[in-house]
Amino acid sequence: MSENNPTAALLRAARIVPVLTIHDAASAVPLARALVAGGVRTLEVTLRTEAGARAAEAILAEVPEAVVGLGTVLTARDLDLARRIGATFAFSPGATPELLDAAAAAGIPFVPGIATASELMAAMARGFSTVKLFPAAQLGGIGALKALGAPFPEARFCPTGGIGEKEAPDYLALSNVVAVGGSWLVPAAELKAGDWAAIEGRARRSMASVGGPG
Ligand SMILES: O=C[C@H](O)COP(=O)(O)O
Ligand SMILES: CC(=O)C(=O)O
Repeated sequence: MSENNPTAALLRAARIVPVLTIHDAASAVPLARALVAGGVRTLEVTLRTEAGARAAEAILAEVPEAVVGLGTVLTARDLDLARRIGATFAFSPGATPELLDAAAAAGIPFVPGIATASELMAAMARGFSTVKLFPAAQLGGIGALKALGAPFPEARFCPTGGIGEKEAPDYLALSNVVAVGGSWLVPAAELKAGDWAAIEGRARRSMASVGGPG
């Protein structure tokens, strides 16, 4: 299915979006290179750590093949940070009315998180029809996405939370799922050890299991 919504198109091209929690900004560039080498180019660098924004900036500066977004964007200030560092998109696990208003004005693709039909309606009312279902598996996973698809056929989802290599293909088989997100691509121990070969291998295997990038 082709997309005329640029945010949905960006995610459909990505297929798999690793959710990255980086504690040491020095590991950001080799990590991004390993993921890109494994065919996973679209990266969500979360603001959950002190190093998050610096890590994203380093990847933006040194890994031009990567498509870099900021994640865990919780406030208008976080969104402004994403815009200022030149991130391609921003993700939130949820949304507030203030954040949705700021995002509508910010001019950067923004993917709000939703967990209920009412939250999806609030996002769509402000023009955000591409959303993150979070935490996806805990909310009912594939069954929840099918159920939401009936009243909201125009909504597109990037389910995140509780998804791994084994589940990703089944999620991506749904017509309203444009990409899946998750932390499974970068186990904390491998990141800490700098095991780039293991991270590259898992990225390659995961991408192959979903038929490659969109
Ligand atoms: O904190 C949760 C991550 O954003 C995604 O969830 P996950 O670790 O289950 O993949
Ligand atoms: C989970 C998520 O979407 C985030 O932290 O941005």
